[in-house]
Amino acid sequence: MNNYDLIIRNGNIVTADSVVKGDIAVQAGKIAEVSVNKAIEAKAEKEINAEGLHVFPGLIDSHVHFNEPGRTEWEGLETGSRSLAAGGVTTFFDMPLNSTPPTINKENLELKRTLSEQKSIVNPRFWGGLVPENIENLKELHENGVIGFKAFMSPSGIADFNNVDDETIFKGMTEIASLGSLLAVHAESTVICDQLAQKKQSEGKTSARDFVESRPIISEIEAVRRIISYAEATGCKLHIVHASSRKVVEVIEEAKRRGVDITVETCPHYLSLTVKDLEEKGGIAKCCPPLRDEDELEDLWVAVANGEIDVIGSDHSPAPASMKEIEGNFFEGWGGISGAQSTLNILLTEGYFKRNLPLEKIAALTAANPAKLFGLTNKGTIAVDFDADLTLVNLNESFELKNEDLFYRHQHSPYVGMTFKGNVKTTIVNGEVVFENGRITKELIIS
Ligand SMILES: NC(=O)N[C@H]1NC(=O)NC1=O
Ligand SMILES: [Zn+2]
Ligand SMILES: [Zn+2]
Repeated sequence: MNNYDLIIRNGNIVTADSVVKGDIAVQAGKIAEVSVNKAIEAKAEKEINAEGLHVFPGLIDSHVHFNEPGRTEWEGLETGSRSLAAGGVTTFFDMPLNSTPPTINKENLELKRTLSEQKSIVNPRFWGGLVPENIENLKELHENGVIGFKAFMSPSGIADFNNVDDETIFKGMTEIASLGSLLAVHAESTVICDQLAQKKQSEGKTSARDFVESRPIISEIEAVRRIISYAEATGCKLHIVHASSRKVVEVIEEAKRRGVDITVETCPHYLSLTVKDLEEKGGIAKCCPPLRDEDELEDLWVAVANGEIDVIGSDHSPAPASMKEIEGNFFEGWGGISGAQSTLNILLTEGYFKRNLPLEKIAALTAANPAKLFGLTNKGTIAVDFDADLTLVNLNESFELKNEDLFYRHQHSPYVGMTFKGNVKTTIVNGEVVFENGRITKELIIS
């Protein structure tokens, strides 16, 4: 009889295809056996009774900014990865910016990889940057294992990560296409946003609503249309991050129908917060593109339900509380939301419980789709030979999120004060329990 490292018994096993009751056996970090409606007879070193719990494939957050190296006073790989573990996320893709140096060449990538091996308690992967200065470095980044490339069409807010001009877009996308990689894009129009922001500020209009109106949905649409044209001209595979409105998604849908190789992400904040929250909560809820109105939020849920959204990533872009202060002028203060710990909570509470979003869809959006899209062939589902990245959730447990529950370097988030239904109980990374009952259980090599 087999003797496994770990058996998780009697859980409701959630994948993109089904929810079934069964046992999962883990050996050497991999799923060794999945038995549906029948107990695994073997024994294990460690057994977890998952009766009454749901077992999800560990979430893959394809969009976080962990700021290390170089800006660790904002966040770090240790605090960032601990917050992910607490939220049921077992793999992250770190964006190339907000760390210094940014991930725009091989040396900087290696630096980040080394630090992650020492400090992260979940699986790290990395985006490379596309900036006007680094076309010649794209190949080495690709050869050293970046997920893909990320570019900003409008200023990034970070001095050492410049946004791309049309020439860089064309040259970069041509190169990325020839490498067989893909480009993820922050798509807002610099011209539209800059003009509107200048006008607003010169008129002394600096409210939350003014800030939001200075970055309208049409600015996203304009940038998305333009980058789609470049994708069609170069054959480069495209991924649009953080679409804030279904109107943006519709442009992408239309391109998909034409045969353009394009996918789209939205974020939990566009599915759970509105301009009203920005007005009430202040800078803590400031992000770019900005939060939209209630009708846009509801429409975005329709896009999710219809399968028009490919992945949901947190765009965790943290900063110290002092940088989130706006003192009445919403054009000031850092744009970026701390939220990576709450992605599954939001999708369960606002999606599954409030809007009947099937659990299978949540598993698709947070695990199966990103795994497939970004080539993580051993991740994204619960099946034999896949990595044992698993998240155990009690769907019957509710809790109100408090600042002290957060594992971020800075314990603030616009989600604090919200009541969530569905609580992450245990997170398993490569077969190892890293989070259990509110506590991080994995020791670090260096901390
Ligand atoms: N630099 C950075 O993290 N920017 C992010 N913040 C945000 O709100 N949107 C972004 O793209
Ligand atoms: Zn962005
Ligand atoms: Zn981002």
